[in-house]
Amino acid sequence: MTQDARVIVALDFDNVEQANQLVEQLEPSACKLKVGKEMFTLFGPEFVKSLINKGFDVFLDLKFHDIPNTVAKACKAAAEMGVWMVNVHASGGAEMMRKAKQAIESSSHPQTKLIAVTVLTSMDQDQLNDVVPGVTPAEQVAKLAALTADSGLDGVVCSAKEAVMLRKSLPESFLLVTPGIRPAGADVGDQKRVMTPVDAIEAGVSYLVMGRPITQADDPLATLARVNESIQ
Ligand SMILES: O=c1ccn([C@@H]2O[C@H](COP(=O)(O)O)[C@@H](O)[C@H]2O)c(=O)[nH]1
Repeated sequence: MTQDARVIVALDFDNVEQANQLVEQLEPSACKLKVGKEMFTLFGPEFVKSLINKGFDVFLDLKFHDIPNTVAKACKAAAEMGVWMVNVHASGGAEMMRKAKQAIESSSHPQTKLIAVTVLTSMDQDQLNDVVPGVTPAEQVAKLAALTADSGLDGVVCSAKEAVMLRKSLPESFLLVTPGIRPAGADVGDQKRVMTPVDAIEAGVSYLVMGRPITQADDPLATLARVNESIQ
């Protein structure tokens, strides 16, 4: 069992009973939890607070992207719910990120971590070309991660494939939070830039985000235990 759990289980359910059935089996020492757009839209702050009250560190993955004033207020509201971590899109720019960080620091829960999404792990070179022509995913991640660090945030969401590159230029304390984690042979689904748990940890990531490989497994608890054991 890890002291600071390195696996963040993505609770992507449309049914709160099903989500709670899984949560009841989990221990805060074995994983953190992530609530994203689907569950937050359906079940709101009460669901998030119920997880915090059970002792879990909760990553509220709402990926805010709007004008600085709006994002700052949303981040402050998230922090005041007591979440461990919240995020924005780095492409919202430096002013948006700085104001969001300041808003969290002025909240009643200033320890909430703020990280920024660089390039979604579901995007490969072809998809990135449609929105930012002429750069590779790695180049775009490097640029947005540098902007995020300069803006005073705690880390980024990126693919584990970019971790070795980012660790060369960013401090060890800068968090690399990586979705697109798949045990060898697992279905990748819509993820494009994927890596196994062991390879990701060896590459220097801080936290592994895993949804379907755990939540859709025949035995989610055993799957999580295997992942934790493999990354000890
Ligand atoms: O770049 C990103 C940012 C966020 N996500 C989120 O992580 C999980 C991944 O779930 P899997 O089932 O393990 O694919 C999901 O909640 C995404 O919204 C991401 O995948 N990539």
